[in-house]
This record gives sequence, C-alpha cells and structure tokens, in this order.
Amino acid sequence: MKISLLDEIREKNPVVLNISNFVTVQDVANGINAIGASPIMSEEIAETDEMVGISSAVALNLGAFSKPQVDHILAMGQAANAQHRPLVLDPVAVGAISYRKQVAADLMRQFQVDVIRGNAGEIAALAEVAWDAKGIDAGSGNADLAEIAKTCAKKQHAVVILSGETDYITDGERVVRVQNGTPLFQLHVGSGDMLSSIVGAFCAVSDGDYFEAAQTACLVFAATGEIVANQLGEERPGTFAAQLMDALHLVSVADIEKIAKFD
Ligand SMILES: Nc1ncnc2c1ncn2[C@@H]1O[C@H](COP(=O)(O)OP(=O)(O)O)[C@@H](O)[C@H]1O
Ligand SMILES: Cc1ncsc1CCOP(=O)(O)O
Ligand SMILES: [Mg+2]
Repeated sequence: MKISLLDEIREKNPVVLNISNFVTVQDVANGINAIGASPIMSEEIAETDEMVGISSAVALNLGAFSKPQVDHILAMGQAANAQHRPLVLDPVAVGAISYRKQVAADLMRQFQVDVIRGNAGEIAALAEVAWDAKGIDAGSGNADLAEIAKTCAKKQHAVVILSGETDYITDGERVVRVQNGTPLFQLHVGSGDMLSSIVGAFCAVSDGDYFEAAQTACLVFAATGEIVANQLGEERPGTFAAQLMDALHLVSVADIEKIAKFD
C-alpha cells in the first residue's frame, strides 16, 4: 500500500480520460477533480487517438451504452493499449443483463484491461461463478468473494477490485482486503463509478504497479467516505455526497493512515 500516491496525484494532476454514463457523469468528473486529477470525457470516436494521447489513464464505464458507443469504447481501449496508457473497466450490471456481459466479454477479447472494478454481482459474472446480481447492485450469493475476484483476475489477466463492505483487490495470486467504508456509499448512485475513475487517477501515477494503485485507490476512497460518515452519521445520503466531494479534496495522507484498515 502506497498512500503517498495521493500526494503524487495532487502534484502531477494527471488527465484521466473517461467513457462515462449519463447517470453519474457529473459525480465522476468532480470526483476526479476533487482528488487532484483532471477529468476529460469523450463521446466522439474521431477524437480517440488524440484524446488518449493527452491522457495518463483511461477509464471505460459500461453503465449506459448504445451500439455506436460500443465502437467508441472499443477504439478507446485499443488506443489505450497502443499508446501504453493504463486501462480501467467498470462492467456495470453485467451480472444482471446478459447482453452487457456479452459486450464486456467481446470488448475484453479485443483489448487488454489493466484493472477491472466491479461489485460482487459484476465480478462473479465475469468469473462465471453463480451469483444472484440485482441491477446495478451486488445482489446476493454464497461463493467466497476473494476466490471470485481471483478467478476473474486469472481469467482476464488483470488486477481485479471486487468492492463492497470489504473491498478485495487481487492480481490473481495475492489478495488485499480493505475494510474501510460506510453503508452511505450504497445510498449514493455513482459511488462505484467514482471509485473506478479514481482508480484510473492512481494508476496514472503508479509507475506501472496497478495492483498497488488499485489497493491504494480503494483505501483512500473508502476511508474518505468513512471519515465523512463518522461526523455525519449514516442517515443523510444527499449531504454525504456533497461532503464526500469536499473530503476528497481535503483529505491528507496522514488522515488516511490514521483510520486505514487493510490486510
Ligand atoms: N456496506 C458497505 N460498507 C462500507 N463500504 C461500502 C459498502 N458498500 C459499498 N461500499 C464502498 O462503496 C464504494 C463503491 O463500491 P460498490 O458499492 O461496491 O460499487 P457499485 O456502486 O458499483 O455497486 C467502495 O468504496 C466500497 O468500499
Ligand atoms: C443507475 C444506473 N443505470 C445505469 S448506469 C447507473 C449508475 C451506476 O452507478 P454505480 O454503479 O456507481 O452505483
Ligand atoms: Mg457500479
């Protein structure tokens, strides 16, 4: 775990390029900005190579895409590979909608992702483990979460983050668990999307160690939410969302170190 990557984001202000979704785009852009990186969104395939060229990481969110956008996502992933930019994928709801799972699988055959970030329902689907996902949410199941994440990582040759009450981060062999967080994250649509793009920001300053970048992003994001909830209580999701933005901007490495819970 290298919490000082947070300071490096603020020093370097890396550009993080996103395919976002219309539901959470504002949260994603402001979350990246608040933590100290620089967001840019794209909806036009013609600008792909240039966009990737000015960016230090690329985050692809599959939250709400139409057919033409699949071509754009494919071009963006392939350009990220060609230009050696770290590539993060958020496979929103692939556990609930078979069409999405098929699109995600097709895309991942055509480019190599570095980090996949999803909830249990999404990661179980990509790992081909039986699970009862519910829409964009994790849903329920009995399988071991660390094993699901490892299976997915081995299958896709990527670092995998299975987020939830505990975040499991794995490269297929090693597993780190982050225990920080607050249930308030579940009451704010877009928490997962924010985390995925913030993983991109950490990858951008990581010198290629995406396993370490993914762990650190999970710790910083979850611990920041926990700091907010400790003062706010657990009943105010609207205020939480606003205060989370403030806290992402204000939180220091020392603040995170004080409450970090991981093994
Ligand atoms: N019950 C919970 N308790 C604490 N933290 C949580 C809980 N559920 C989710 N989180 C945190 O919320 C963030 C978003 O993760 P998650 O809710 O799994 O994504 P998604 O919104 O894609 O389903 C992560 O930082 C995760 O640690
Ligand atoms: C509600 C919804 N519908 C399609 S994408 C989306 C947002 C998902 O956001 P998150 O997974 O971060 O909660
Ligand atoms: Mg999600």
